[in-house]
Amino acid sequence: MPKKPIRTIGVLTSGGDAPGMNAAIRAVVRTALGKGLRVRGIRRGYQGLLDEEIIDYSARDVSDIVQRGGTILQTARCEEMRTEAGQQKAAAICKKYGIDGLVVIGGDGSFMGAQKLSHLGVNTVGIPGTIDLDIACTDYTIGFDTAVNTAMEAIDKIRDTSTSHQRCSVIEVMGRDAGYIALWCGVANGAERILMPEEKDFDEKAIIADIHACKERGKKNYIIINAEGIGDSINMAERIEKATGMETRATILGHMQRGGSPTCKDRMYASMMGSIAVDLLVQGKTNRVVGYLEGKYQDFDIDEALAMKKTIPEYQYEIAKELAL
Ligand SMILES: Nc1ncnc2c1ncn2[C@@H]1O[C@H](COP(=O)(O)OP(=O)(O)OP(=O)(O)O)[C@@H](O)[C@H]1O
Ligand SMILES: O=P(O)(O)OC[C@H]1O[C@](O)(CO)[C@@H](O)[C@@H]1O
Ligand SMILES: [Mg+2]
Repeated sequence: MPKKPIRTIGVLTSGGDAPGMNAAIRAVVRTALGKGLRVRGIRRGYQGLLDEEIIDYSARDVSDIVQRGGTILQTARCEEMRTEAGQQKAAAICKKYGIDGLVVIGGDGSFMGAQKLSHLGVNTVGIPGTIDLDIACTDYTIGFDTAVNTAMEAIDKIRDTSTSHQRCSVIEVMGRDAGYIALWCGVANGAERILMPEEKDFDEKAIIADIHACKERGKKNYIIINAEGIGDSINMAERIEKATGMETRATILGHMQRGGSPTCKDRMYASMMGSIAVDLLVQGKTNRVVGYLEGKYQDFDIDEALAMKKTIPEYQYEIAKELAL
């Protein structure tokens, strides 16, 4: 039997918010309306879906948002959605509201929810929206560019005062499971050391020895970019100060990295991905993720996308170390 054409598209944002999510929402809404479809915005991710916080969207409802950080739909982490009962309830609510195509903007966790809904008969397409860049089927995730620029600018400022005082600075950036923000800032800010969750067994004694050596070579400061997944920055700073005699301060950049007006790159990619997601649904596709890989936009089966493994490019890490000499 031929598939029924899509008539109503739902859109939600889920997991940690990311700058550029609004640009993606706007693209979904306007592309769908342009194709004569109805659009329903779902507030607060899967939690809002389960609580039936569902609103109709017109083109004007997404005016003046492309430049704004956060997500106008708001977001949530929803435990109930991880359960089979929650997933069945969510699928039933989609059917109740006539949502036959759903765009999920979020990270890997959010895609697992989308995968479950797809298996329960709701056509779903995921868009990678996470500052963590930790989705294997894409070289780009919405929010990473803004987040890494925000962190870079903050670290430049810390570096100024660190140099003036000839201090060591331990600067903690986001990334519980992924070190991309740490790696990019490490290179862009000229850090002496980058600590990433992918390299859990780093050697603190070697860092301390390196600080001694750097002091002898006349270096005026020592910057350590430490990913949240390693954490413990305040204690680490105390240990380093004690062992090296170099005054050491810790700064945890925290959630400032998730906010702010998206960069041009984030707005552009989010707009493209939002529009492509609607096209895929209209073509009758489901259980897909939009990605940007090898220089072009592509879509992947969610099951395959989730099975793909993303690793920190070794050459990037090696170059980062070389440049820190
Ligand atoms: N295995 C799963 N099955 C169904 N739903 C899931 C599953 N894992 C996660 N989810 C849903 O997706 C939500 C978001 O997931 P998660 O907290 O991992 O964030 P994310 O989408 O990976 O984004 P980020 O890591 O950038 O914050 C969860 O709160 C939950 O509602
Ligand atoms: O504080 P929250 O919102 O629970 O989430 C923090 C996590 O979310 C992320 O910022 C990704 O959105 C991770 O880097 C971080 O570990
Ligand atoms: Mg995630």
